[in-house]
Amino acid sequence: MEKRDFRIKAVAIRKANKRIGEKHILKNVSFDIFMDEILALIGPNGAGKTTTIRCISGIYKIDSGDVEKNHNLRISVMSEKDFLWEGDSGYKNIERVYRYFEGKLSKEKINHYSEKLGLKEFLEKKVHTYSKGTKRKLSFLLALLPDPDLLILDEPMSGLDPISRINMREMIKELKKMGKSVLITSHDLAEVEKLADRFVLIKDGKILADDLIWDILSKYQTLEQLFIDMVKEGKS
Ligand SMILES: Nc1ncnc2c1ncn2[C@@H]1O[C@H](COP(=O)(O)OP(=O)(O)OP(=O)(O)O)[C@@H](O)[C@H]1O
Repeated sequence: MEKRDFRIKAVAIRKANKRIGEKHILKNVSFDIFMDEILALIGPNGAGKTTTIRCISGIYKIDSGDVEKNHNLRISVMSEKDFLWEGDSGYKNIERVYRYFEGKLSKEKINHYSEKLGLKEFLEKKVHTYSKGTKRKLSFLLALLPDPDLLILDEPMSGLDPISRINMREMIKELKKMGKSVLITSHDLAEVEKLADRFVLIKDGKILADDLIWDILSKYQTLEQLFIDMVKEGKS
């Protein structure tokens, strides 16, 4: 008998194809993102992770296939590059985002998140004076503030020191407990093991694996080992 899955889907991607110019980047990509899960999208450089994210968030239109989103799903994206108003303070950046989403400025929420991220002391300062890691923290905060149902994080921890990573990891896990979905890309597979429930492995625009982390760790010693086997050796 066919096994039925009763989890609620935030997004269902079916046979998605995306070309940019002559290049066929995504090739029949299919996977689901469920509600209240942390899903890691992993793969080598140039595999198609950012392109997939752009197709889900609506920045790119797919050429064929389907990207079906749960009704009224609110998505926030933290890009792999920081798109910040460099000449403004952190607070001013926050104000701009709130205005854009027509949200109410909740000082409590800003204080809570910025304290957890170790960002509070920087918020009065101009963004161009921030370090790389501090800019990542502000980008993360800006993605959180609109209170999305699905938070997409493209390499959120690049440039973060170990303590900041732990803090961000805890915050992401908290979001899951609140019923949010998180899609994260990362090249740090040890971090993915600690954070994610499931992973999808993409190479050359094709999905090679879609599994629960604990399931894979009962077969492979580490996610890195699976990655090497599947990506380098081309096993499946
Ligand atoms: N605007 C574009 N024009 C042409 N090719 C592009 C464009 N954007 C992406 N590509 C190509 O599409 C492929 C997938 O790129 P993408 O950025 O999605 O990979 P990625 O998995 O996110 O890589 P990384 O881990 O290095 O960030 C790459 O070969 C890239 O060169």
